[in-house]
Amino acid sequence: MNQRPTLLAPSILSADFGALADGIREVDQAGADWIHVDVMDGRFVPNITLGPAITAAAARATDRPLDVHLMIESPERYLEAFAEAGAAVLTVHVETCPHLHRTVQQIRELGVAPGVAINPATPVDVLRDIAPDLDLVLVMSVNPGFGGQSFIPASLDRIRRTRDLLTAVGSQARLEVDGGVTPDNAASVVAAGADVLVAGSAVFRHPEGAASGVAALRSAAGSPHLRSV
Ligand SMILES: O=C(CO)[C@H](O)[C@H](O)COP(=O)(O)O
Ligand SMILES: [Fe+2]
Repeated sequence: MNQRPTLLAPSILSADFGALADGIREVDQAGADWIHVDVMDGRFVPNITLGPAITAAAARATDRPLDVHLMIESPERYLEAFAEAGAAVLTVHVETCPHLHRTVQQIRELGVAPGVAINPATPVDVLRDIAPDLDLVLVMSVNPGFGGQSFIPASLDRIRRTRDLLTAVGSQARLEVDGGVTPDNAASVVAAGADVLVAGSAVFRHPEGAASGVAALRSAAGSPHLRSV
């Protein structure tokens, strides 16, 4: 069982890009632990979002760690640019990396924490040999590409099996869950073994504002406001 405090990482994918710095400052002040930055290329996923320049702008708005989720083909071409932009965590998808070990090493050599993400249909066991080299594994609980999708129920079992795998190989990597996380399912996601929750629409589309979204998730996840990293 995971004993670490659960971190909350609001995804700016659902923020108002016209007032991005304000949105980031709001969730920062509300107690967000990390800021999750979704990078999409229109190839690996159907949507196109943002690149290093907007990531650097996000970094100027907060001193919270930037958790950069690369949903792009050939991510090794852009690691340096995102490291320079201020990424604290760089997560690549296993489905985009034929030379995953090399890519993870490149991230580490840039002084950034490496993460690896898996899509909902990718077998959890693909993480087994790389997990000891990682600071983060990301289990997608929707098919990547868009915010506002519904949590895929089978993800809970995948989170449990990923937690078991991390324990079995002695990895200290955090287990992040991304996609459709809401106050209704946050406690189950944490109970299954997650220790980082990403949430876009549940935070930035909360009817009473993003700060209320952070508070609702924090309360549902059973994690008091702890600035633990
Ligand atoms: O990586 C992502 C989508 O590919 C996003 O981080 C994720 O979807 C967050 O948005 P929401 O909480 O609205 O599902
Ligand atoms: Fe994401």
